[in-house]
Amino acid sequence: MTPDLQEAGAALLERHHQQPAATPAGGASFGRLVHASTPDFAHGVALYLDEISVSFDGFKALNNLSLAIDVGEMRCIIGPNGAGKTTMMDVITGKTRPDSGAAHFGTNIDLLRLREPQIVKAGICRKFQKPTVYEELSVFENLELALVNDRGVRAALFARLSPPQRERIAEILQLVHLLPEAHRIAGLLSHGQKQWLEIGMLLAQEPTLLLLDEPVAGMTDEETERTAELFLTLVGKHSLVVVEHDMKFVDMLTQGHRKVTVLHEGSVLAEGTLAEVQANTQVIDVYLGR
Ligand SMILES: Nc1ncnc2c1ncn2[C@@H]1O[C@H](COP(=O)(O)OP(=O)(O)OP(=O)(O)O)[C@@H](O)[C@H]1O
Repeated sequence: MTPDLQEAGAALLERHHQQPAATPAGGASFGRLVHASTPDFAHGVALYLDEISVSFDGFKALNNLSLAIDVGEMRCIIGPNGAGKTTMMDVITGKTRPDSGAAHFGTNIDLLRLREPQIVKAGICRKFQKPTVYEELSVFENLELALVNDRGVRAALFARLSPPQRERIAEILQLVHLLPEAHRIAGLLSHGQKQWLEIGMLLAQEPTLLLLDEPVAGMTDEETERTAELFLTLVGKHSLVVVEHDMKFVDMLTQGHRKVTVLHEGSVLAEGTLAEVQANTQVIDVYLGR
């Protein structure tokens, strides 16, 4: 979540305390996200990492890591603890600067030249493992805040939702299985529902690329299945990079044909379908062999 969104959340929370009965009403025009730089996807590649290396006190967390994610693709990234998955996400989102290598979003956006908020504006959103929603606001208000955030904090606080914006929130509520919970306080949702709400909040920002870090950790089997269904509906409309340890979930997402990337010691060890990488002897040695 961006500092802007956090600030807006705190202020909206304050407003919520002062006017508990207040509900958003129609009026303002629909404000679509205007990106500072628009990525060019003419070549069909959403994200391209080229020989990225990151060292921490001489230890190479990423070691000449190269990876390409296509537009609309869902890619699962697996690998043992310490393989470099989080560091890779940190490089893509601008949290960590690599020592060497290149990272491009589309053909034209050099991610290594942008700061974290600019990368979000360009269309890359990240979901961390732990859900971060505004617990004291309703599900609807959480989505409202995420939707109007692009207008800036002041505008978000005083904005009134237009009919298309209300429709968009309804669509997202439906997509993330939270329509019946729209007016429930987010703090009362189950862990899985909070995760879905946060995913909905990211979708409200219309990202091109979604980075999801262990999205089903702590979910029930049923919630895990519904999350897989949700992600499958996003394929084609967004590119998704899913870092995951749960092989059952990876199997649900890849459906026997999508590519899985195995990271080990900061590099790509293997790529292929889940069955292919599970049969790879190097992968078995470092990770899956138990
Ligand atoms: N800020 C840091 N300072 C020092 N070492 C770090 C730092 N961040 C990561 N590392 C080290 O870099 C390596 C890669 O870590 P990273 O968190 O990227 O792995 P991971 O694949 O995400 O692991 P996990 O599955 O356990 O989350 C690890 O050995 C880790 O200890």
